[in-house]
Amino acid sequence: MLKILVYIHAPAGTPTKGQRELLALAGSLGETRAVLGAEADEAALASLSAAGSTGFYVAAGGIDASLLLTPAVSLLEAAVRDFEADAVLLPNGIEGREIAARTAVRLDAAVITDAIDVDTDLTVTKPVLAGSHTVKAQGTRGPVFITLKPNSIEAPETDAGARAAASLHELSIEATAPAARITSTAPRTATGRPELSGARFVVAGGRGVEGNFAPVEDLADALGAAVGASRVATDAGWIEHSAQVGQTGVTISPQLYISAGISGAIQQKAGMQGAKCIVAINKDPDAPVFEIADLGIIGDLATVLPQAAAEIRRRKG
Ligand SMILES: Cc1cc2nc3c(=O)[nH]c(=O)nc-3n(C[C@H](O)[C@H](O)[C@H](O)COP(=O)(O)OP(=O)(O)OC[C@H]3O[C@@H](n4cnc5c(N)ncnc54)[C@H](O)[C@@H]3O)c2cc1C
Repeated sequence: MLKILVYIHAPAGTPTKGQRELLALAGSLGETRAVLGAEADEAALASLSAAGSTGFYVAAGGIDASLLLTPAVSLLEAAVRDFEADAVLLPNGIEGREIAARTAVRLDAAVITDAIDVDTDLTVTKPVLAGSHTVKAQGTRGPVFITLKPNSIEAPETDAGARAAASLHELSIEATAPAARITSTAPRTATGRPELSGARFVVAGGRGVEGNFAPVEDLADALGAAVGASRVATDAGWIEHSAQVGQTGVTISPQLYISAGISGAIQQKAGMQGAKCIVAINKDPDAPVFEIADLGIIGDLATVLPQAAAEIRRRKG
């Protein structure tokens, strides 16, 4: 039976959808243990074991988050050695990919990013070239580190009451002298919206919003969606850079991507082409975005977005 580790960066009382997807995929491949990148309370352990983890790796003495990702890399390295893991699944975000890469270098192992599926022989399926091709890949020397795109796997809701017995393994990690240390942190102002990289629904605006993101944000709130943007919009300072979707921004694969006032340049497509359903609103019928849209609306976003938001609210009652 394969041995699969899942890296959980921030365990919480209820696992996130992304964490449940990682655990569901791992459970379909073999025996699953979770490596915890931060302290977890009893509730978090219960819900993670209900989601499929049969064991946990934690750092003896905890993880010093001011040392950036270095302690997590050391913990994951120690866990891979202890468990003799065949594969490690991590989220496809910035932290997941960095931890995968750094740990794999230490272990002289393979890394495959942007996965959307993994077979029982550890063949990984991933989109490449802005989603225009699908590739199957395998690590040539194990363990293979695989970062999984969100919304790729069906992950059922879990009931923490269904917790199975799970072993707890405390590992000592070496003290490191990092080149950098975090000296202070300030939380971003909470918008109440889902986080862009894992969101099921995304409404994105581009140059066509002409500096006014209010209609985009209003439709996002009506849908419970995250807000995204083209590079033109983020470069203009109309919205924060973290909202940028594309080659030099976030790559996302939501169920629904609503593109408003975005032309659909190749660098924008690179970040959103993996969406299950693309709705494009543009007043230019020849805009390239219509080539990949499932539904195209030729119109002024200032008219279409408020109408859509009003109709969604009416149907929701
Ligand atoms: C190396 C490199 C990396 C890049 N990385 C990225 C990236 O990560 N993400 C990204 O997005 N771009 C990226 N770009 C930029 C990219 O090439 C495009 O310039 C950018 O995506 C265009 O943004 P836009 O569609 O908002 O603007 P435009 O291309 O100017 O398009 C605006 C669109 O809005 C429509 N419009 C205008 N007014 C309205 C209205 N009232 N209602 C409806 N439609 C309207 C217009 O018809 C037009 O189609 C990158 C470029 C380079 C060179």
